[in-house]
Amino acid sequence: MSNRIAFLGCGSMNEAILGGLIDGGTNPADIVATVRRAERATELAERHHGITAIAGEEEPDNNRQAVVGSGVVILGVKPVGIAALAREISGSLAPATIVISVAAAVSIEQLEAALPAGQPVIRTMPNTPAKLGRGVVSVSPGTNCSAAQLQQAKAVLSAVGTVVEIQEGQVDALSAISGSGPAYAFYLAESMAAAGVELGLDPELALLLARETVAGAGYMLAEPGADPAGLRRAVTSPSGTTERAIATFDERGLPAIIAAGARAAAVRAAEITRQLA
Ligand SMILES: NC(=O)C1=CN([C@@H]2O[C@H](COP(=O)(O)OP(=O)(O)OC[C@H]3O[C@@H](n4cnc5c(N)ncnc54)[C@H](O)[C@@H]3O)[C@@H](O)[C@H]2O)C=CC1
Ligand SMILES: O=C(O)[C@@H]1CCC=N1
Repeated sequence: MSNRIAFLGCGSMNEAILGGLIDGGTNPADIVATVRRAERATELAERHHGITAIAGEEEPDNNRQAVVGSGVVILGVKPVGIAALAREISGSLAPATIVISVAAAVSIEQLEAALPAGQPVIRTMPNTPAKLGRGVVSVSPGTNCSAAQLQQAKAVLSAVGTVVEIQEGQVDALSAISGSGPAYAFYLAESMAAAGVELGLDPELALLLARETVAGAGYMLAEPGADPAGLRRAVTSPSGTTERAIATFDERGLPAIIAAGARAAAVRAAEITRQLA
C-alpha cells in the first residue's frame, strides 16, 4: 500500500486527524489535503509544514489529483457532500485504495453505491481530540474491506487515539457519546465559567478556572482504569460543599438531561441518513 494519505475536505475533523497523525510520526510529505478556498489551503500548509494542500478554487480537479497514488483516502466533507465527492473521485481511485469516511449519518451502503464496485470502504466516527492523539475512532468495515485492509486502517488511525471496531448499527449511538461528546465537555466548561461569573468572579478568572478544571479532570480520567464515579466520590466530602452541588444536579435531573441530549443526537443522525437516501 502506498504511504500517501489524502484528506478530502480538510475542516475541523480531518485537520484534527491530520495533525494527530503528524504528531504521531507520519511524514508530512505523505499527506495531501484538499479544501475549497485558497486561503484555507495556505493556512493548512503553513500550520502543517511539508504537507500538500490543494484548493478547489485554484485547481478544480484537486480531489482527483489527491487521490491518485494514495493508499488511504479520508472523506471529511459534510454528510450532504459525501456521495458527490465519492462519485467525483471514483475514476481516479486505485482498486486497493481504502476509502474512509468520517461523516456522521452516511451509511456504508450509501458510500459503496457512490464508489466503484469492489472498492474497500470503512465508515468511521472520530472525535476532535484526535488532534492531540487522544481521540476515539470507531471503525466499521464495508463489504469489500479485507481483514488486512481493516488492519491497515486501524494501524493508521491508532496514531490519533483509541480505535474501537463496532457494528454499523451502533455508530449513531457511539457518535452521540464520543463523536459529539467533546462539545458536551466544552459546554460544561462554558456553563461553569458562567456560573463563576454569577457568583461574582471576574470573567477571565472564571474562564481560566473552568478550563483548567475540566482539562485537569480530563487528565485524571485518562489514567489507565480511571473510574468517573470513584474520582467524583474522592472530591465529595460527606456533608461538604460538592455533595450539595451534586445533590442539586440530581434533583434538577442533569443525568436525564444528558441522556436526552445524547438520544436527540442519535435520532438526528438517523434522520439525516433517511434524508440522504
Ligand atoms: N467536527 C467534528 O467534531 C466531527 C465531524 N465529523 C464529520 O466530519 C465531517 C466534516 O465535519 P467538519 O470537519 O466539522 O466540517 P468542516 O466544515 O469544518 O470541514 C469540511 C471541509 O470540507 C471542505 N469541502 C467541502 N466540500 C469540499 C469539496 N468538494 N472538496 C474539497 N473540500 C471540500 C470545506 O471547505 C471544509 O474545509 C462531517 O461529515 C461530520 O459529520 C465526525 C465526527 C466529529
Ligand atoms: O455534529 C455533527 O454532526 C458531527 C458528528 C459528530 C460530531 N460532529
